[in-house]
Amino acid sequence: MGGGKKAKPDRLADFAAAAAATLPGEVWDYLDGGAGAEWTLRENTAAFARRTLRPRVLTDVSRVSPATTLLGAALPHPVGIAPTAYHRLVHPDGEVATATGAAGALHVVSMFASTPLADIAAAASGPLWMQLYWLRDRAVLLDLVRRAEAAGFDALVLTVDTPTVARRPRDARNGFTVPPGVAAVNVAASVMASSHVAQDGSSAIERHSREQFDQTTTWADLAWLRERSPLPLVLKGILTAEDTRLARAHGVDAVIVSNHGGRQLDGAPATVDALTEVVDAAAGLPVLLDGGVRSGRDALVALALGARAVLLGRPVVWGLAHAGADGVRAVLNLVVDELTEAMTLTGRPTLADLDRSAVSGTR
Ligand SMILES: Cc1cc2nc3c(=O)[nH]c(=O)nc-3n(C[C@H](O)[C@H](O)[C@H](O)COP(=O)(O)O)c2cc1C
Ligand SMILES: CC(C)CC(=O)C(=O)O
Repeated sequence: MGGGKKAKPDRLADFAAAAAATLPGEVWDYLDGGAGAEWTLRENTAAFARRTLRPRVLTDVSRVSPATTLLGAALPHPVGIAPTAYHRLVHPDGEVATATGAAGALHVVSMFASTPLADIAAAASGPLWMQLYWLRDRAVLLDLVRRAEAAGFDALVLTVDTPTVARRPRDARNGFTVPPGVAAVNVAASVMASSHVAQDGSSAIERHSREQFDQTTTWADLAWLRERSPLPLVLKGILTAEDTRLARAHGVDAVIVSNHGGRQLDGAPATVDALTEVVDAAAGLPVLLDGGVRSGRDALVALALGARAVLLGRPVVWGLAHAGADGVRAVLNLVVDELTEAMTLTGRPTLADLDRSAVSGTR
């Protein structure tokens, strides 16, 4: 940038810088921050940077396509949107703008979306998956599932790495609270009330989760959800072969390798480092990945190691903060263009041509 002119962002880091410069400090900290010492947060991106690519040559790359399918739906590319809460914190049109900007990409909508599911669905042109936290109040949880079904959502995504929101030092220091003009409008207001109550030196979303999330949930409870909804069930927050085998045994339809963007267990491995263990145990069950994907090159690494799709968390919110739907579209286009170029230059014209031989260890 520089020269006094506001340059068009052409790397994800530019979108981050623009969001950091414009968002209120406590909103930026909520978005950017992680749990504990933020080691896992840093490791997510560092682990991608340690991988190198192994290009093959003379493979006819005149026609390169990142198109794919997932849970029976055709996707123009394997770069989707991870569920992140409260998009109206950064843009007045919130998740409706995100859905417009998704432009056919897979969009996982947070349980704590700040616009109505029906409005999000009306703006969407690709698959919509509904993310859930297991609430103590199962009637409220079921009500949300019914709203998602009525709005035409395609799958349920149960986040399993958050029995409670972890201590995030930046949010605690800022006394982070969901401001009154922004709310999780798809969940009964009584259940969300404490997320709006400020208390010095403590995060309202952490306190809220301790009060409302069900920490007793086990694998056996998945049957309760399955019996009540015909939608495919995806588990988000799997990092081990053991839990992948349990997911298969319980009839789950897909898993997402995730450490919640370094916001839950600090000390958990980078997602790209956990990926192969999960893919091997998944034995054909679709595996997605989120956490630290910051370029098409990172996406290519994850896809080569066996992910069927990658999801972007923070970068989508940077784009939304910067320019609403256009910003979300620009972020996705940037990563997809980089992925397509990386496929061309590694000599892998389709995702089916990508396997582990495209990636080598550490540098
Ligand atoms: C601001 C923010 C809010 C989030 N909210 C949710 C949420 O409501 N539900 C959920 O399952 N994950 C949530 N996540 C985690 C993301 O789905 C995802 O796992 C993570 O952001 C991926 O890492 P990345 O940000 O490095 O791409 C949130 C992450 C951020 C940064
Ligand atoms: C409101 C929070 C529980 C959303 C979340 O998952 C996060 O901030 O990481």
